[in-house]
Amino acid sequence: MSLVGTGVIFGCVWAVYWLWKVGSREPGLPPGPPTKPLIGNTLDFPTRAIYKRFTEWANTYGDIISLKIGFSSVIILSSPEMVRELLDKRSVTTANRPPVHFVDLITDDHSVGFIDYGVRYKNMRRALLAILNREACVEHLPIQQAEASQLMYDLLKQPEAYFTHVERFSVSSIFSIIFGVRCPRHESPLVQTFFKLEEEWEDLLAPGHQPPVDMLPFLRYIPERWAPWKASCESRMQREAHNGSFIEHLLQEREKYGLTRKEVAYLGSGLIQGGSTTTTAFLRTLMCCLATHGEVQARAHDEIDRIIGPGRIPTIEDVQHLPYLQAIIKEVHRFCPSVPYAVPHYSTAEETIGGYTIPKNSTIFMNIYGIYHSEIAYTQPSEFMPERFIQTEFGTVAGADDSSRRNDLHFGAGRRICPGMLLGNNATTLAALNLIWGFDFRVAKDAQTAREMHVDPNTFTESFIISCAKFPADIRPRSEIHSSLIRAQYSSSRAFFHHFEQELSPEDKAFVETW
Ligand code: HEM
Repeated sequence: MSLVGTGVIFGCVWAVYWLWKVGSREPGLPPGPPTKPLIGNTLDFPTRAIYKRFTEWANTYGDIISLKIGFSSVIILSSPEMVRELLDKRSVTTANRPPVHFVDLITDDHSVGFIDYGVRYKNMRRALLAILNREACVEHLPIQQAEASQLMYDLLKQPEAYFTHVERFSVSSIFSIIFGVRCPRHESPLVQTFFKLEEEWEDLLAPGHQPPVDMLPFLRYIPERWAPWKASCESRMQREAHNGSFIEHLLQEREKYGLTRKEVAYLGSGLIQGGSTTTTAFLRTLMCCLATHGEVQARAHDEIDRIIGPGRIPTIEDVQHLPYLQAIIKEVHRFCPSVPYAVPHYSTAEETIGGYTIPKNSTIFMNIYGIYHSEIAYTQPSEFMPERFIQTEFGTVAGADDSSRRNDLHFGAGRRICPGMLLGNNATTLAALNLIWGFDFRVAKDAQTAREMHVDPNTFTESFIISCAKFPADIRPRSEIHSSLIRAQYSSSRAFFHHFEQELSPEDKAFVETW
């Protein structure tokens, strides 16, 4: 055989071998579901309820698993130890975000939640912490308290619209804090525009819902007619989806923070996005869990009645005296963590952990849902049982190794941990406290059988942010004394709200006059 012929055969064998290797798990990677040549685990990647599949895989393959998506490695961490080792301790090399090209297209690479961990990110983070640090969050409390008073008032007047009242509460609180404009009703143009965009955005964010442009980078070069998602991203850019409004403090100080005007505007929208859907999800889950767990609600009412009573609206200072309420809040985060697999991190250097090699450029998911639903760490993890947090600090079984556990794992890890943690905690705690103080949550009765309808609190929504699904609710004030206090409190909040109502639409202005 000629030299050329030998070369061709050798080349073919090598090409077949190389193609066969693409998609297979390299030695040293953590275990995971079997791969297929070329595509690896691409077809295994779920399109809905991703956190459930991650958790099934964790039960089969362990606390750290890997997937192969084309050439890339995906790592899924399902224990506090693994999170601590890889995301907390080695946060310098695991603080990046995976390339998500459609996000770059939509935001012109300005989204604080998705930009690379570099100088621009650090400037943004420094600016964020200036308005989200402990002292600043204390200053935001009057807004949150006033908005919580409208939340109670809304529920009093229109209990059947509970699902949207909590959304209004969350958006209005955060808009007031960030942009100085509030949203007095769910139909406010600001709320409607925001949620329309947010819905589309979240749909795009759920892995599997988007085309695999990021996992298989060559797809970026597919001609336009075969890639309608690219066109839709570009149309978002043209629509100027983010309103470009300003954050007064940041605009004044932007040179100190090294930010451009555009970065300030995007920071504002990043905060609204990060803060509103998560708080809404928490409150929806809380209401469903209270309605379906009468004994939990009765115990919480009993505690609140003993410590506060019906004669005054509670404030955040009361929470330290309410251990059962604190346990309920922790259990809501555990039972249905709003961001079940966090926002993926991305490694910028090879790391070794538990004897495995994590290659540079790996996408790393923190399986928060899986960690909080471990059969080993928790008794009956799928049950809503706040008592577990009375029995042990982390709600885990007696004798569990909690040395790596934190009660704020649902806020993420490492250098990308949620910067809005304190503000978010204040919003959820204040709202939970006020709602439980003032109302009785039940599942509505069937008109024909007069029996409570069946509601399974384990039925969660399935997007990037999750909560208990909407349920037929019967929400009533606990007494006439509670009702009149709620009305009085809302009335006295009106003067405070006025500062944030200067730029309302005529329809919103008319609404606040009559509501
Ligand atoms: C119950 C409330 C909240 C929960 C459960 C929550 C959860 C999370 C999680 C899991 C992450 C990803 C962290 C990681 O990558 O490791 C995150 C990121 C983020 N959150 Fe929150 N969050 C909440 C409230 C808020 C609030 C109130 C704000 C703003 C005011 C906010 C702003 C952000 C931002 C900007 C990021 C991106 C950070 C980055 O990429 O560096 N969040 N959040």
